Amino acid sequence: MSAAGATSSKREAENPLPIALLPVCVRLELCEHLDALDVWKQLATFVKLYPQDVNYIQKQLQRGQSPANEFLNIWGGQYNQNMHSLFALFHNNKLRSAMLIIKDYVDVKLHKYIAKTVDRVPNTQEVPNTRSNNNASESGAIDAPHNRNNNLESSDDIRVSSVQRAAESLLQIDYAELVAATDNWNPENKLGNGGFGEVYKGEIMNSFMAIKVMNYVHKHSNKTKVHLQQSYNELKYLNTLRHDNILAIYAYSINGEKPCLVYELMAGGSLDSRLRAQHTKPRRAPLTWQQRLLIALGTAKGIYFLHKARVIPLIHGDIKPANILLDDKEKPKIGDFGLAREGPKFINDVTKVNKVFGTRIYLPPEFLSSKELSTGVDIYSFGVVLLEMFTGRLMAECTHQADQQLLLKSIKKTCHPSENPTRSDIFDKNLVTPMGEELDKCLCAIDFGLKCTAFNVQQRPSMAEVVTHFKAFD
Ligand SMILES: Nc1ncnc2c1ncn2[C@@H]1O[C@H](COP(=O)(O)OP(=O)(O)OP(=O)(O)O)[C@@H](O)[C@H]1O
Repeated sequence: MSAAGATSSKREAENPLPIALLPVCVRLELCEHLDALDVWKQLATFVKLYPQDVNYIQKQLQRGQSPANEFLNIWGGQYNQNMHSLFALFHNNKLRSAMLIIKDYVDVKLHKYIAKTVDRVPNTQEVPNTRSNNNASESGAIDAPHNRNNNLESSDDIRVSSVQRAAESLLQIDYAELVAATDNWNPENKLGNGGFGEVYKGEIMNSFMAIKVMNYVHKHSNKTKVHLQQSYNELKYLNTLRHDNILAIYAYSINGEKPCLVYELMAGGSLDSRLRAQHTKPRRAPLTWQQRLLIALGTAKGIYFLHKARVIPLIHGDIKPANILLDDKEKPKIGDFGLAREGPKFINDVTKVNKVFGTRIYLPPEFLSSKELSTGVDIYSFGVVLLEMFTGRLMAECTHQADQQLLLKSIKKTCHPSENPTRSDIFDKNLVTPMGEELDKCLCAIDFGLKCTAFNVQQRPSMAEVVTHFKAFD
């Protein structure tokens, strides 16, 4: 605890601090965190705010204000609550990170409750180990990170039972039901092909869902172990992470010919396919600037959630347009947690891994050359996605790694205001150049694309900073 915190805690023992006196910088950090988790309604319900107060917060939210800040104004104002009651509220709602943010402003005697609080998102101890090269991508294999906090399960150890354990709280579906749901895997219901199998659309219990069928090769083959490791990761993380911008997993099936995972259906397809809509059949209208701005905001919120919702930041490790799926209203959700892993204990720390993993063009220099893993990896990947989304110049359209590197270099050069002061020619040519307020927002997205892809990890913004700036896109 800081010296300032120690003094204030002593004072607060007898006389808790009113919420309104929380220092502005701490309040900002707290609101950013609560807004990214989108928990204001849950808190308002828990403390039984009057409906007119809830409506007021809702209206302020629609005007672009922070709902968490409005909640603190009301609960700390009309309802006369103090920092101790706020701390207790976070404890009751399992908001451990929020408790940590305000811990210096409550009595030290209350700190023991932080240790007793189970995170809203369970903080699992095991960390996935590896995803070997698959036939489809440039993804490299990884070994265990040198991180003593991580209890690793190597790919040799991974068993069907581990996958089953991770799936315990998920609905188990009969394979026959999936066969019926997809009209016996009718090709017309096929949504796409991945490195490990096909994805089909199917109707289960009156709702359309996406069903991933895993192609088992041989029981003891390396490929099968990689499949299992991937499924284990998907189940372990997607099953425990609940956020508007994270793909939901609903069920699994292991009693049939092939193991299957059932996800929410993302009718808009992958961002990758939507950015290439002009070249695919049937041709689709390109995503508008406003849609791209909202996709940038939603994706940023999802990554922020991964970095901040758990005590140990979770690093996705493979942020790219193919892993950002869009629903029927183009809301983005991050999927494919096959490479996700817990990072260093603290958000700004670094841990070393034995081997590089992920898709090379989306990976930052310190990870590629020194194998330094941090949240900066996802931030860099997100920066590349931003540059692709707004310039329309796509990495997936280059077949060779060297060409991709040249393309990224050229995009960064043409987008940099010092190289190209007018920047009028940088935007995706498939759309009319943005104008007025929209132009400012698109330039802001491009500027963050440049900042996030800074060579030096220290110079990249945090996802909290990105989300704060991108809120204006809504
Ligand atoms: N939940 C979903 N809803 C709708 N379509 C989906 C869904 N999940 C996947 N798809 C479609 O299926 C395709 C294959 O997805 P999958 O996750 O298996 O592979 P991938 O991420 O493209 O490849 P890899 O697994 O090798 O990284 C995607 O490109 C997408 O078009």
